[in-house]
Amino acid sequence: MSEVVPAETPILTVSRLVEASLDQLRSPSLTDADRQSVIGRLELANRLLNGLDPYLDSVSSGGPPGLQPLIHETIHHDWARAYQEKKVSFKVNPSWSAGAYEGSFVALVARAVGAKRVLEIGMFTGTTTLCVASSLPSDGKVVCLEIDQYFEDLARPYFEKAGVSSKIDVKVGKALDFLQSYNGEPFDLIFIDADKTGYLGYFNAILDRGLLSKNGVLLVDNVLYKGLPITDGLQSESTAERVDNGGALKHFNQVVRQDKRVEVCVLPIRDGVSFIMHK
Ligand SMILES: C[S@@+](CC[C@H](N)C(=O)[O-])C[C@H]1O[C@@H](n2cnc3c(N)ncnc32)[C@H](O)[C@@H]1O
Repeated sequence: MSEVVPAETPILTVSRLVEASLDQLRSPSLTDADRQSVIGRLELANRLLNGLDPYLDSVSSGGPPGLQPLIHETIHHDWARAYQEKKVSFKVNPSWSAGAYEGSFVALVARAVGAKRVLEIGMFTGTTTLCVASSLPSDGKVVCLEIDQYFEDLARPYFEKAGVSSKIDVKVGKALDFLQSYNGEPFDLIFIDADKTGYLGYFNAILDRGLLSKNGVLLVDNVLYKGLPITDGLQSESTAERVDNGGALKHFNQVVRQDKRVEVCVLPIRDGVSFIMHK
């Protein structure tokens, strides 16, 4: 059993505030003053939790020019209509977009490893695609796998306006079909961010078929799936689909941790990002 160095983090601060509040609430002789102190602690905990992501956004670079109009489109697009007209396979939620913060993180990793060939599994409106393409050299390429043509039609004009369209190649179809039949050069960076129950199949296809270059990085999004892998599916507002996805991610994380071919570090970036390399 390996030892863990205790860390002082914002989440631990929240945890202490909540624990102290629970202790007070459990006391059989709760006074008005205790109640006020519980409220004060929980308000502070809430402020920390609600403030964390906006603070991270405010002190991070925020993405290339051309990204904000695409984010605006992603938020305000009439997704209900696209689904009604059967142009997209799933009920879309704008929160699917990894956004400027995480997109910029993926783009920085691309720069750090000197990536020329990047694969994104699950493109959606292409906000991460645009960030990554902007960070690549002129002969770089992002190949995006996306099940619905609709998203490329929507994103392409934004890629054009941002001057990165020629670096983006969208392959429409099931991601696993592409991964199982691709015979080209391996990728320097791969970002898995599609259907959560498909992750293990993508991971195995990538490693079994040598799709990640020797010093390449594999990033996997949503590995902390709304906290469900940590709480074992216990959450007051979870739908059956969410519980399935949480279970799939919990299993995925365990399999990757035990896979002798790779080294992994799970980062608490937004909904959790695994950073994986060959051993
Ligand atoms: C979370 S979104 C991707 C977000 C995007 N990577 C970003 O950073 O903004 C997941 C996308 O995967 C696509 N998708 C789901 N299942 C798929 C499959 N089997 N093959 C290819 N794409 C799929 C969905 O249509 C959706 O657009």
